[in-house]
Amino acid sequence: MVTTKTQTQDNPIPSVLIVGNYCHDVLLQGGAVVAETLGGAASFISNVLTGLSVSFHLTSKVGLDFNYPLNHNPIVVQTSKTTVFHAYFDLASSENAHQDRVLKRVEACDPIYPSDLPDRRFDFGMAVGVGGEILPETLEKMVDICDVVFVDIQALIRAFDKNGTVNLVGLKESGFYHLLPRLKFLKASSEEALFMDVEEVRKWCCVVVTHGKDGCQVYWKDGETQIAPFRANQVDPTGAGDTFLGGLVAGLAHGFVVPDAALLGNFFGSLAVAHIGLPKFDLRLLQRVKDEMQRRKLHCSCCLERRDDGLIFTKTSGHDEFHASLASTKLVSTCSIQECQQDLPRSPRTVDQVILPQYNGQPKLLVSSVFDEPM
Ligand SMILES: Nc1ncnc2c1ncn2[C@@H]1O[C@H](COP(=O)(O)OP(=O)(O)OP(=O)(O)O)[C@@H](O)[C@H]1O
Ligand SMILES: O[C@H]1[C@H](O)[C@@H](O)[C@H](O)[C@@H](O)[C@H]1O
Repeated sequence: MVTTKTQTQDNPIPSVLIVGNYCHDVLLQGGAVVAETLGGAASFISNVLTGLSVSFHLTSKVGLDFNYPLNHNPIVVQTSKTTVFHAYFDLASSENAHQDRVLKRVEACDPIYPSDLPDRRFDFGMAVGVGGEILPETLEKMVDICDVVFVDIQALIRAFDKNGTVNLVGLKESGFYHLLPRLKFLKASSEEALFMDVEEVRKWCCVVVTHGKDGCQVYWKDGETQIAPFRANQVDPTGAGDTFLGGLVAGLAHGFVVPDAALLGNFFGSLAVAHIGLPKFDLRLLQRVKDEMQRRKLHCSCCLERRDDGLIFTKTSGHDEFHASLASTKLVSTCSIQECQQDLPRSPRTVDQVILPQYNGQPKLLVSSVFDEPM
């Protein structure tokens, strides 16, 4: 268990603070809009935490034009519009060849100020901005009020040109570098990792680099480990990194060692890419995942010596079996959903006709996640 200062016997799941704006995502291809969805790392992460019964407080801002009803009400700013991103899936150029899509921020909601954060302590804090809304002073307040802080590097290194196109700046030049020693986890995609010196940063905090269909790599001060992926039928990469981070943090909140939590991250990341926009998890699948998590916890509880901060970075026995059991939850869920689907009338899905490019350059038809490929 990641034991933190505020954790008690009655409240074994850590309290989590999520900070980052919701946004509207518009996916475009060939000049046409192919989907409009709720976006923002905060929405993808809260989706996973809710699914895995981890409660959280969310600080997020939107405008009056915000389109989606939510349980965790964001702060509505009367004078600002909701952040909007346009994702162009066919605008790759030699300048941004490392990216899978060109992103433009076409509206930006207000920043999140330190005074917007609640006046109480949290075990975990997640800085997960998408449109530059997290300021250095906001992150500073987060490290003051949260015992363990997780940061998605996209919250720190995005810069926007006059057309709103997202560019990345070096972490050293971001204005956040001085706070690294006070963070516990920094997550970056392989594209974003090019904008930092992993060897230097890992001396201060754990760095998790995600590699799309190849899973992720965890680097800490004196070691590193690779975490195996899960197979998926990718239709839209949006939110994979966010959903991964949700799985990682939910795993740590449930008391898992870092490699097992990262495995949960990979698992949820693989579910996310099989959906357009925010994935709606099948309840039976979630129950099976929770059952497997419970089994894994029982297996681990007797054999661990924790560091002072409660974190264990090395793989423990049974890690590979945990991977196999999580993979099998997909298999069962896929079968049962497909059986159910046969009983339902098929409504037309316009997005079925759309093709988005994949990481490997192979276009695939967009389909719903119920057609996930089992391991
Ligand atoms: N095609 C895929 N198949 C299986 N798992 C995937 C795939 N793509 C992503 N994932 C999972 O999701 C995680 C995050 O994906 P990725 O590295 O693409 O993040 P990202 O680039 O930050 O995503 P995004 O910016 O689109 O939210 C990966 O580490 C992996 O576990
Ligand atoms: O909704 C998405 C998502 O949160 C991504 O992580 C982010 O990169 C995009 O900017 C955003 O539009």
